[in-house]
Amino acid sequence: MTFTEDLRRENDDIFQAIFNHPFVRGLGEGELQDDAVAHYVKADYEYLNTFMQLYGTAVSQSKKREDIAFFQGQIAFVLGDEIHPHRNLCDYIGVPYEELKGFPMPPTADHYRTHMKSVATEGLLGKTIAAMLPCPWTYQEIGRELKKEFAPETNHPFYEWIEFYANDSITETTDYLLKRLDEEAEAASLEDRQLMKEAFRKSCQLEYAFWEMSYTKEDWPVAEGVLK
Ligand SMILES: Cc1ncc(C[n+]2csc(CCO)c2C)c(N)n1
Repeated sequence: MTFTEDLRRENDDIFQAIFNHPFVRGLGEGELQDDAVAHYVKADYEYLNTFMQLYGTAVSQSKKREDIAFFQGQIAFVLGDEIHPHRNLCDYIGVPYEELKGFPMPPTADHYRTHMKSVATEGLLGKTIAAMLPCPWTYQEIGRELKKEFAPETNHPFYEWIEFYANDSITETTDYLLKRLDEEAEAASLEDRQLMKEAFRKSCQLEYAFWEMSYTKEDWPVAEGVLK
């Protein structure tokens, strides 16, 4: 069994909990509360900024041109393509995307960003990838699960969202990161492999928590949070 096959098996509890989360079920059923959707998009807009910065960190930790090309390609992908699922959600609630940008992250999203950044500052590409991987991997599986169960047609309110994540480009992203993480884990010490596992599981937990944060509209206890 490969390192990433182990990761998938060891974290199946969280993957299943994500598939069953009411926000994710709502995407499949085509019905979500408008303010929960707005809460998600506001936090996710800032999350994607962090994710692009992490690809930049991954570039700085890369030794191979192929990796540099992949990571910079992913920045372009997030900038140019990840906006489609967000636009789908904005259309559903009838709010222009522009109005949902630039909000402080709620505590859980902020925790997720800080976790990924702190793992990345340890300087080891394998650990950075381990912390980033649950993002595309869980969404790819969510897309596939929802497509299989709900078989949405073009008139489904979240058709574009589901198609986007069930699509081949997310599979390509995930597959590349899986392959690279397996290679980095193979070359890593036992201790670093264990730390990669922990970084991965915490990001899985925070993926679940991000859905929960959106569903419950979690926010800071007193008035507004801060942007950075
Ligand atoms: C909390 C959260 N997790 C995952 C994604 C999905 N996503 C964001 S960037 C990216 C990979 C691009 O290389 C993917 C799949 C999201 N939007 N928000």
